[in-house]
Amino acid sequence: MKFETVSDEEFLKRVKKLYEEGKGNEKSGAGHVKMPYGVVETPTLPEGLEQFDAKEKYEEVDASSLNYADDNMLTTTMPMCFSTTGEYLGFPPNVDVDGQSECLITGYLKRKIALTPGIGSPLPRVEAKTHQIVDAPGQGVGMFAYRNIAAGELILAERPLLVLPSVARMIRQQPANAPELTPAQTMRIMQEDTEKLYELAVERMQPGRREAFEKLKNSHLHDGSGPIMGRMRTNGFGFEEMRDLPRNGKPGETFVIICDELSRLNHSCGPNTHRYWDMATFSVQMRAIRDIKKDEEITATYCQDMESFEKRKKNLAPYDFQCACPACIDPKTSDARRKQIHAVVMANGLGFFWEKNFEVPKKTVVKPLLDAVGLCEKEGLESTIEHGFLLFVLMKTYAAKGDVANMRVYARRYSVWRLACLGTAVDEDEVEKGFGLVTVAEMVQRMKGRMLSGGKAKKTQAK
Ligand SMILES: C[S@@+](CC[C@H](N)C(=O)[O-])C[C@H]1O[C@@H](n2cnc3c(N)ncnc32)[C@H](O)[C@@H]1O
Repeated sequence: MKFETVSDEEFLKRVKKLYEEGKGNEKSGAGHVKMPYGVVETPTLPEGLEQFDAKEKYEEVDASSLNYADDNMLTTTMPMCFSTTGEYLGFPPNVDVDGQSECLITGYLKRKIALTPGIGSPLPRVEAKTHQIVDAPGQGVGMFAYRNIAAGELILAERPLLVLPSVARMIRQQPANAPELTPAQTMRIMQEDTEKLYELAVERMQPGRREAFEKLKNSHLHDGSGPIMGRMRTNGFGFEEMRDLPRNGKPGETFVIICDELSRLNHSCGPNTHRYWDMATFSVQMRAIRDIKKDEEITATYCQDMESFEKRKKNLAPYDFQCACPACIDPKTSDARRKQIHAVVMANGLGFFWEKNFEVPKKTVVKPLLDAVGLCEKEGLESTIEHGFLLFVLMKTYAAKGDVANMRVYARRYSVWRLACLGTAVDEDEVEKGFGLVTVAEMVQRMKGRMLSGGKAKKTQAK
């Protein structure tokens, strides 16, 4: 199915007032408006405003086709299999076990998903049960470790219940003589219209999966969000791979993933897991970023953990809870540690594609790097890019020093970080070789040995 929305130009004109009120976030993409939270009075709408009937606007299109305009919005069930030339091959055979996702996505994104090599591959399974979802005092329910889990281990791979657009839309048309809408009225229309769109995807869900979705927590009961939008805002998360094409010179819209079990994870600013998206299995996969003990709560982050306490607090506010993790209880200490980690990382040249730069550093002082890694561990920041970068630089620095043993220690730690954060498994042999750096380390070691013996010989001659 597809529908037509108001033009970008008109949409932007209508949300201009929201920008002026400070509720717009132009950096996040075209028409991205910050949605209200907390208790917000909903305004009445002017009379004569046409109601938005999503079903009336929709038009049936051929589900087995990939021939859509990039910006056509579609309801579609994923994963669906296509040959590399775009020929429809049906649903994968494993959907009874792995489940299917109801998606409201663009034509561009459907094509991107459908043409991914291996799309519809079965989900990876864990050998022994890793987790259970039980009461978490003061937090509703949460996920807890069923057994000890090692850093890097897969805890869960899950196919989303739903994939929905993150940006609220305004679709209904106004009569030519309609009074100008206030920002609050614009917001209310966006919330109502978007809820109607979301209903189209929810109505397609299989009964069991729909029931699971309806059981999810909704922390947006009083801010004008409908029941679907409220659950989406409480439980959804996003990944770069599920981003749309750029529009109007702004980054493309992201699509929100809502799961059953993975949406039961509570937040910590020092989480013990990391989640990443795997397109071929069309699933979210979650791994331990450090060792997790049996019965320990399994946590994820809802914000940017390296940010200061004040920024994290602001970004967590819509979730309607007060974070009581150690970093938020003692912000003075945690902010100072974050600043120190950041300073060491910047001094060592964090930049784009750092993980591809195997040039060994000229400086071979490891103390600040080791201190910063220690601070990451104290703060539970093992899943950050900063931590991965520090492990990588330490591996290269030990290679530059000719210290093969320590180079291998950090190659191993870096490979666990890569596995947990990016889902990229590293060959055991590669780790032993320090991603090729072992040759550098051994060469430096030989040179040092030669210089030492050379120095001795000279001294002997001098006698
Ligand atoms: C994605 S849900 C997590 C699962 C949820 N606890 C439940 O019962 O379904 C997010 C909601 O859980 C609660 N929550 C998450 N992390 C929390 C924390 N650290 N402390 C208190 N409540 C938390 C908040 O109500 C938040 O809006």
